Amino acid sequence: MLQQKIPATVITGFLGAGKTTMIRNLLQNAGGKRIALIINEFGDLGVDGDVLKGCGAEACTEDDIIELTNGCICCTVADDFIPTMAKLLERENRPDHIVIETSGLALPQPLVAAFNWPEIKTQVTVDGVITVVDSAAVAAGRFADDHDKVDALRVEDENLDHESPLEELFEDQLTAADLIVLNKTDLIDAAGLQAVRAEVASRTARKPSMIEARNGEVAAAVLLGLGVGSEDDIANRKSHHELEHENGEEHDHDEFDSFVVELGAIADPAAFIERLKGVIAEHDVLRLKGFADVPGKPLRLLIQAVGSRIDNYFERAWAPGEARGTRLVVIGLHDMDEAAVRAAIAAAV
Ligand SMILES: Nc1nc2c(ncn2[C@@H]2O[C@H](COP(=O)(O)OP(=O)(O)OP(=O)(O)O)[C@@H](O)[C@H]2O)c(=O)[nH]1
Repeated sequence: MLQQKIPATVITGFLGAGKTTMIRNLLQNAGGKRIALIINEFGDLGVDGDVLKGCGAEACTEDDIIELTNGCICCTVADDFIPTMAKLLERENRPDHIVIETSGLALPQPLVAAFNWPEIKTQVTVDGVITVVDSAAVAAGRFADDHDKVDALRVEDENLDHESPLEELFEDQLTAADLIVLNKTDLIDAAGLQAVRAEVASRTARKPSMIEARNGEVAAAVLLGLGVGSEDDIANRKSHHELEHENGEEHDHDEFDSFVVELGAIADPAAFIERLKGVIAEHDVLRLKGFADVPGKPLRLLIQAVGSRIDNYFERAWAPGEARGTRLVVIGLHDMDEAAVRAAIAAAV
């Protein structure tokens, strides 16, 4: 009997746009579908996996959450993604739907193209590519106004042939989309949102549908029911990188850097977070996330910074055998001064 292809949804979008938040909401409202989740994160600290495993949704048990940690998914497609998919498809109890969260720095194009590999193509189809956009970051000019900075970088490093790494990635992720979710609409007003719509539309020649969301709240039927078969159209969604390097030069993420900071206990989290905001602004940190140990508290404090907006909440109890401590992953452009950022964060405790 011919097996029906399993639909797979690719969820992409820049660092901190709200991908994990949207998926968490999806898992809690999946309407009885069994979902397998493949997640890929930039930086050596599996925060997204922890957040998603912690949500305890029936649609997706811990077993169904697979973390790909050997680098950014677009660069490790052959070594990491294809074997993972093959294993997933060998399972007796196959999922109804596969959801893939790319890292915030991934180009979705190579990932979607991988669905044309023979061993995958016969069994799975890309239901759609969904690109999550941080509307507040767009409104603040995050993807448009760092030309000077990048030009300065280019003077130092002649290999840096890209226009602006943030801007390019933003456009490449939009160009891959079947559906664009303008998220974080709570952070801007109606006029701001109108401007964001216009800017997003101007950044891709394709015209995918756009919807608005707060905290990634979008109906599961919308997210999982696009029915596009995007792998058949991926050649029409070329990234800047593909257009510039048709000769097949390797793509990498040299424009970005990440490292993990380990600290002891944080006695006064409110003061620490206030000081972190200053560090982030001064060093232009793009994303910072992780967990803190607050003495006397049984739960870990989750810290999530996107630019200098920081959310924090007590997330889950320290697991038995888990050493209490503070671990934060820091992501920025490659000229970020790691030693200075480490020192500034340590001084903020
Ligand atoms: N105000 C506001 N905050 C949001 C919204 N959606 C997500 N956030 C917050 O934004 C931060 C980043 O959200 P994530 O869902 O982790 O973003 P992500 O795209 O998965 O991030 P990376 O995996 O690091 O690229 C978290 O602190 C979220 O709580 C929203 O609609 N409004």
